[in-house]
Amino acid sequence: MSTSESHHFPTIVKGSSFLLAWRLENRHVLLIGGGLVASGRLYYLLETGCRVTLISPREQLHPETAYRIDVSNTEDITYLDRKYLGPEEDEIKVGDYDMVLTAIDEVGLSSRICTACRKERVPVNVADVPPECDFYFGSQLRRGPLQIMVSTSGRGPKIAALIRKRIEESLPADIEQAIDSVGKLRGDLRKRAPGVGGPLGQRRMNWMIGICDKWNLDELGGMTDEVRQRLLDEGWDKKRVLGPRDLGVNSRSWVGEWWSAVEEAVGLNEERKKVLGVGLMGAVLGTAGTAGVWYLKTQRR
Ligand SMILES: C[C@@]1(CC(=O)O)c2cc3[nH]c(cc4nc(cc5[nH]c(cc(n2)[C@H]1CCC(=O)O)[C@@](C)(CC(=O)O)[C@@H]5CCC(=O)O)C(CC(=O)O)=C4CCC(=O)O)c(CCC(=O)O)c3CC(=O)O
Ligand SMILES: NC(=O)C1=CN([C@@H]2O[C@H](COP(=O)(O)OP(=O)(O)OC[C@H]3O[C@@H](n4cnc5c(N)ncnc54)[C@H](O)[C@@H]3O)[C@@H](O)[C@H]2O)C=CC1
Repeated sequence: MSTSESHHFPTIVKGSSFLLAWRLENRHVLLIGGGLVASGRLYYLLETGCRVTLISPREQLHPETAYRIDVSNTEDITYLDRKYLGPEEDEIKVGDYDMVLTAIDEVGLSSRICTACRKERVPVNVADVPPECDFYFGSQLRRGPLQIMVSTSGRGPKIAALIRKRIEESLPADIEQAIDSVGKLRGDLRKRAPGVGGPLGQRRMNWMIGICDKWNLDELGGMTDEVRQRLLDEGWDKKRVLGPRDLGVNSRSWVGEWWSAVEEAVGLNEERKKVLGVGLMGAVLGTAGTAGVWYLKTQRR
């Protein structure tokens, strides 16, 4: 294909970060510093199941960092109650780690740590100094298996936090169940049709895509073990992609179904729904009030 035929592909706009979900379980991470910033780093690190070596004098530890050190076992956190001396001077060597983070208030020392890490090709993040970061942190949220991170490419971290909060508010309450349910179904499917790639892999993927398109998040979240089993027995085994209706599963009541149909027909968006809700509430309260006044009047007579 000649390049002139590629005009429909997205244009490259440089300056972005390579967003990943880094699997750090059992990896070794060096965290230098124990203040407020380090306490945030430590929390996210511990959630991955990595092994943290933390160097920072105890007297200036952030209370959360001190707490984590006190309750963790030594596998999760190796704590050294002292100052880090420097890449040449210290017996702790950055090259022995999979990742290095500094959150200290000594710019010169951070800079030396960064240089040593880059020499050893160890990814490093120096809080406060973007040019000395091989990767940035972002504003994160976690709901079980679901993780979302917002990055503004270093432009406005507080804006990232505000956007993350908005996303948090807009997430359906039962998103975790829906994701867990799909995870279980994929696991069961893998047992039934094992192996990597090839025509079977393609069929497996097409089938899963079909399922996710046919079942909404509510329906996925409410899926029982029995329904999952039937999806595989009556669906996968017979080369069919079954939806909730095909299995007689109705997660919504008829009122819910009817309301969805109305929403679709009228084209209700969130804003319109609010206006309609307030209007309906007003009508109900108004009717109740009028009825009350009328009742009181009839009592007086
Ligand atoms: C480049 C980056 C490197 C990195 O640290 O990885 C970086 C750099 C710097 N941050 C600074 C300041 C502040 N950082 C925050 C908050 C957060 N900062 C985070 C990430 C990042 N910060 C990376 C880019 C993220 C992105 O791309 O969007 C978050 C998202 C994640 C986290 O740190 O865990 C977390 C919010 C988490 C949450 O709440 O959800 C606040 C707000 C607050 O504290 O409430 C302020 C004060 C307000 C302000 O200054 O804007 C300064 C000092 C500037 C100065 O001296 O003036 C620098 C250095 C500089 O910019 O030069
Ligand atoms: N990237 C970001 O999001 C932000 C970065 N910062 C910067 O990050 C750095 C840390 O911030 P905070 O945690 O608020 O500071 P802090 O002053 O609360 O903590 C600094 C910690 O580093 C320790 N420390 C100092 N020298 C050390 C050494 N040689 N070895 C080991 N530990 C040492 C101190 O004992 C203390 O525990 C500061 O430079 C700050 O300006 C601050 C706010 C946001």
